[in-house]
Amino acid sequence: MYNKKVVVGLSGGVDSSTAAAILHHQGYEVIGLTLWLMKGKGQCCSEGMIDAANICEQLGVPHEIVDIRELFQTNIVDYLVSGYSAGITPLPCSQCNKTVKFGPMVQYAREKLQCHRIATGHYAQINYDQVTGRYQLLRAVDRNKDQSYFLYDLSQELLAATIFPLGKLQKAETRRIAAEYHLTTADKPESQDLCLVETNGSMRAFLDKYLAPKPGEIVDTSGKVLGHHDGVHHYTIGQRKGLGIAAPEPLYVIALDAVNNKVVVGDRTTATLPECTVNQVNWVSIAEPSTPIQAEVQIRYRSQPTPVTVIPLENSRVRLVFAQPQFSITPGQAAVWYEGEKVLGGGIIEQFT
Ligand SMILES: Nc1ncnc2c1ncn2[C@@H]1O[C@H](COP(=O)(O)OP(=O)(O)OP(=O)(O)O)[C@@H](O)[C@H]1O
Repeated sequence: MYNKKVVVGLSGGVDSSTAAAILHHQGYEVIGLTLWLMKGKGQCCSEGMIDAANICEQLGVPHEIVDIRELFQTNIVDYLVSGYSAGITPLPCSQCNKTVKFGPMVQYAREKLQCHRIATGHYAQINYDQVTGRYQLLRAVDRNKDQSYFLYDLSQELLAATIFPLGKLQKAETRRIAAEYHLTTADKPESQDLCLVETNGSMRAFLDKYLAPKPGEIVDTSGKVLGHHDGVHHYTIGQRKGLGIAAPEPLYVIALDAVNNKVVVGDRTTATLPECTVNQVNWVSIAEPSTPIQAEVQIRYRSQPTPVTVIPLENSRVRLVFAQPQFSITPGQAAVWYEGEKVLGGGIIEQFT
């Protein structure tokens, strides 16, 4: 008889398959759950659902499919399209984790399956701190696969309900375990970083399906016209390639002025800033502090953690003051600050005024 029940989010990839197999072999009563996110073929769509069903059949566990395509369209696709057209570079993954994956999965598990735990194949760790009574979010042991940056926005309630069976594993160990259990997904290639974009496609091609070209000027900081663009949504802060401007020094996008339909460029120094403001902050491993704290921040998924002073402001905002000015701070992306392996908090980089 099982005494532990868990709903495992199955995308049809090797990571979630292995997470399910590990829990199954540990004696959990596993229920596989695949969220149907998008129309068409692809990782989280028809192919993924079939692979996930095969894994459940192999493990001899039930498989549920929940159709949340409308929610995904509103919370992710529309959010991306409106963000890009407003001159920001939104980060879909943390938004997706909170509002599309973890929230609906926990709710479905509780209401429909009378189950209070979920698990995913994310590479990150959760630790309950007895002293503060908070659930802490930690980096994965495999630093190369670490996904804690994308999970900073999970609430205490969601962290309390979640298990990450792969948090202590190296990716190579996951593959080895998948092969040991003869999982049908053991040799499946890695999924793409951006699941929305079709194989070999680009963000540009994805956006072009929704946004018409909107030609405008490329200007320098004094307003001098240096060239032309076909829509601010095709650009991101820090971008150097594809500007089509011949200049003695390399030029970078330093601002996207969607209101006036202008792309502003400058040299590397003008694209480097000492501070920025972050909103929609979620404090994870610690409660919101009342005074500034020292931490290390990542302003992009793959950026190096860098020393920062985090100054709490009102209305879930903070000011980040970097020890060293940072290149290409991008409104819409997440800034996530850590103490060692621990995610202290994170939020969305605000547009500069
Ligand atoms: N459509 C989905 N339905 C249910 N759970 C999902 C879905 N997509 C992703 N997940 C869960 O979120 C985890 C992380 O998703 P991500 O897109 O980062 O995939 P991944 O790291 O390549 O993992 P995998 O190899 O399992 O696809 C997955 O391991 C899975 O548990």
